[in-house]
Amino acid sequence: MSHSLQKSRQDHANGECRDPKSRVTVVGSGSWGSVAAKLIASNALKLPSFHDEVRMWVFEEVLPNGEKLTNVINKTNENAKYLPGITLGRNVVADPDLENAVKEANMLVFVTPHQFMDGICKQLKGKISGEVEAISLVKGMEVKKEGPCLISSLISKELGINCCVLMGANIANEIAMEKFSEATVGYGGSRDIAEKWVQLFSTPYFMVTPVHDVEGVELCGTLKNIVAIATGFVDGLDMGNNTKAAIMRIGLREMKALSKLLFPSVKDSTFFESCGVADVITTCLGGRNRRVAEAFARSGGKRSFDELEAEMLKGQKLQGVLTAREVYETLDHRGWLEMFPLFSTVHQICIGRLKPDDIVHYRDHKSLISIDGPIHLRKSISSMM
Ligand SMILES: NC(=O)C1=CN([C@@H]2O[C@H](COP(=O)(O)OP(=O)(O)OC[C@H]3O[C@@H](n4cnc5c(N)ncnc54)[C@H](O)[C@@H]3O)[C@@H](O)[C@H]2O)C=CC1
Ligand SMILES: O=C(CO)COP(=O)(O)O
Repeated sequence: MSHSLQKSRQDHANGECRDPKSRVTVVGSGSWGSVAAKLIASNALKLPSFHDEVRMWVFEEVLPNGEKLTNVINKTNENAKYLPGITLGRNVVADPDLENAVKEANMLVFVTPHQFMDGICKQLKGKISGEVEAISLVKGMEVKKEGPCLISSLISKELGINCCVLMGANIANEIAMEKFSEATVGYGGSRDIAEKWVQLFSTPYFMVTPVHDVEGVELCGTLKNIVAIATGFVDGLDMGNNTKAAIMRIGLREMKALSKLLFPSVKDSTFFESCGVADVITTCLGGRNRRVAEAFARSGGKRSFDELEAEMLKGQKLQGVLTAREVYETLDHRGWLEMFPLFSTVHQICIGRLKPDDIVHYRDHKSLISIDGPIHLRKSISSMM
């Protein structure tokens, strides 16, 4: 550890008055988690209001050469498994111990696949104290008995801290190579804290805009993964660009309608931010959900998503298949299935109840005449928009 890093830790340990500098921990170290750590690390070195060191919690695993991933990251400054070939920054310190990784931080960045967030929050419950702020980069949601729960709400409720979100058209590998992109910070409380997150993430190649609509921003990031699965089916069936564009449009419309039904405060303008239409486009063109769904359709639905995910993504995780199931459960529970034909159909294809080409041909006895839905459905959705 460098002298300045040692000194800043010592200052923190000795400090009797409140530390004027913020200390950041990134909880998660997959491909996006590692890129987030790289962005933050470059800014932490430049900005006087942040400590240099950025901790990154790593879900420990042993690599094929027998070395622990954490040791490799700390030795080489690269995440050899999830982001090979990219230097994270000398001030990123990988830590396999979750509680240790967060204990000194007052700014927590959560960025793991959404299915692990419940367990992470349970482990951290009661362990976070003082003035701590959080941000979630996690695209997904939990479905609890009482209904859907956004990951930012899960973090807030379980850990008793405020939580913003950062979503956007952000394919990790492209940002790792410092290609220009935009992102959206969604916030519900104070604008000041949103500005602090914007400052921490922004670089000349990563332009971040704050939006006062935490639920809208998070639901965009969550629901677009279902649309990406649908466009993967279209690609796997070689249906062409017009069909793909139609699916993206219908998907965006269902995203907006469901977001507004769940949270009437969600703003129309949010869907025109990076987290909305731009993320739909990038994920439907170049994301992992699209790619694996294409392979699923090419296999005629014979190979399972689990098998394809393991084979094609090598440890990285899909979010869209789980989210389609979670959304289906929510729609079913509330009697809204007919209002969301695209979301409902994607789940039923994923579980083998329908065939991949039903993404455009699915008709059920009650309602669907085309992918756009019958007139009464079009009316019911347009009345929500
Ligand atoms: N990769 C991308 O391009 C982007 C990803 N996101 C979102 O970021 C979130 C995190 O995704 P990535 O960083 O891409 O991860 P990833 O899919 O690249 O990697 C999977 C991660 O899960 C970890 N993991 C495996 N088992 C675990 C367990 N039991 N408990 C906790 N962690 C475990 C692995 O160690 C690894 O860090 C997701 O919600 C994703 O949708 C958002 C924008 C871009
Ligand atoms: O969220 C993403 C881009 O913004 C990444 O999407 P995938 O998980 O489909 O790769």
